[in-house]
Amino acid sequence: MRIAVLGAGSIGCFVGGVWTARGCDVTFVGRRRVMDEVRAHGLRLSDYAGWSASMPPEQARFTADPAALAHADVILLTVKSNGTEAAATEIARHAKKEAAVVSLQNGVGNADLLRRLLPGRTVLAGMVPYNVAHLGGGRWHKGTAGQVIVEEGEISAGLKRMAGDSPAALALSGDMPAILWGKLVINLNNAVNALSGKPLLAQLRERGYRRVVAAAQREALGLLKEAGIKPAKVGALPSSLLPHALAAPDWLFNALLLRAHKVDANARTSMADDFAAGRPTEIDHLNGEVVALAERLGRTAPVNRRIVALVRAAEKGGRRDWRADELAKEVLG
Ligand SMILES: NC(=O)C1=CN([C@@H]2O[C@H](COP(=O)(O)OP(=O)(O)OC[C@H]3O[C@@H](n4cnc5c(N)ncnc54)[C@H](OP(=O)(O)O)[C@@H]3O)[C@@H](O)[C@H]2O)C=CC1
Ligand SMILES: CC(C)(CO)C(=O)C(=O)O
Repeated sequence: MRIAVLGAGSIGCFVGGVWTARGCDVTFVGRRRVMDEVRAHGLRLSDYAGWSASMPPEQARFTADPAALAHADVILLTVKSNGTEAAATEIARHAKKEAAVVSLQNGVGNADLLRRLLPGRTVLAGMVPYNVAHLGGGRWHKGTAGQVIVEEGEISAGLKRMAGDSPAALALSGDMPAILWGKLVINLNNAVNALSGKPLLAQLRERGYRRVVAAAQREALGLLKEAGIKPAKVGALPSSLLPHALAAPDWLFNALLLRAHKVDANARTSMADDFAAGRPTEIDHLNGEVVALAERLGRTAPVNRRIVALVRAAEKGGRRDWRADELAKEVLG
């Protein structure tokens, strides 16, 4: 099976890189700056458990030319959600009709959008539960535990066999909407992490930040219940318990829950990466989805709406260094 990673950044270079290290046929399609880095240093991958693999530049086939999609049987789509439409245009233009697309993106709507934009093509939803940090010099590091989950089917079964028990192993699911909503509830931490300006571990250690996330999750869970959507358990705890766990006192949360999740010091959320790179964030596809769900139900989502506003302000140069007490006051009053 020939794989192309479209949008090779943190997730694409890690997942595609691990599969390359296993001898799979992977071509990376991405931006010139990432291509220059990989062509200079190769790929140097590692994870929180001490696993590592290095590939010289000639083993990591990287191009900035989307025409390379023509050879792929499967395209792993790893652009941010804002880039899905443009990526679909490139897939339609260059890829074979039979080439399947697997979305490894956060948010609940990417696979459906791809199905609308690429009629007749097999599109599978996927979900990455772990953090990948780009450390520079061709290094990408998986900083938290977990397995990628992909919609079940013949193609994903083949990918699962190919990925084996590697750090980029796959599990399959027959209920991806529940998985994607379960992940979105967890991703409500992304905005708080980005607004804190702190690494994930340091941010999660402070109850003030966790209270804001817990409030955003409680609001989302209430709306999901009303909409008849049951989010799946994606991390260590069922979605319904997450706000309770996050609101726990520091001594309990830090000693038990944070340690069990194996978050390492390098990890930060993909939204913090967007702030650091000066790019627009995925806020409309995360907290913004909760606001949109509230509107569909004729309700309001004041906590998530406020967080969306703060992220939009930060994207335009506003504050990205909120202290926990300041953020809690600003969002929760
Ligand atoms: N990073 C993480 O730890 C996690 C990320 N995710 C999710 O995974 C998805 C990917 O995130 P991540 O890997 O962090 O993102 P990155 O920004 O690191 O990587 C995406 C790359 O794709 C490039 N790109 C965008 N459009 C195209 C295109 N049409 N052709 C070629 N290259 C393109 C981007 O360039 P440019 O910036 O110039 O647009 C960027 O270099 C997101 O939905 C994210 O939320 C999920 C779990 C964890
Ligand atoms: C893994 C997690 C939840 C946090 O890093 C994430 O999805 C992200 O950064 O977007």
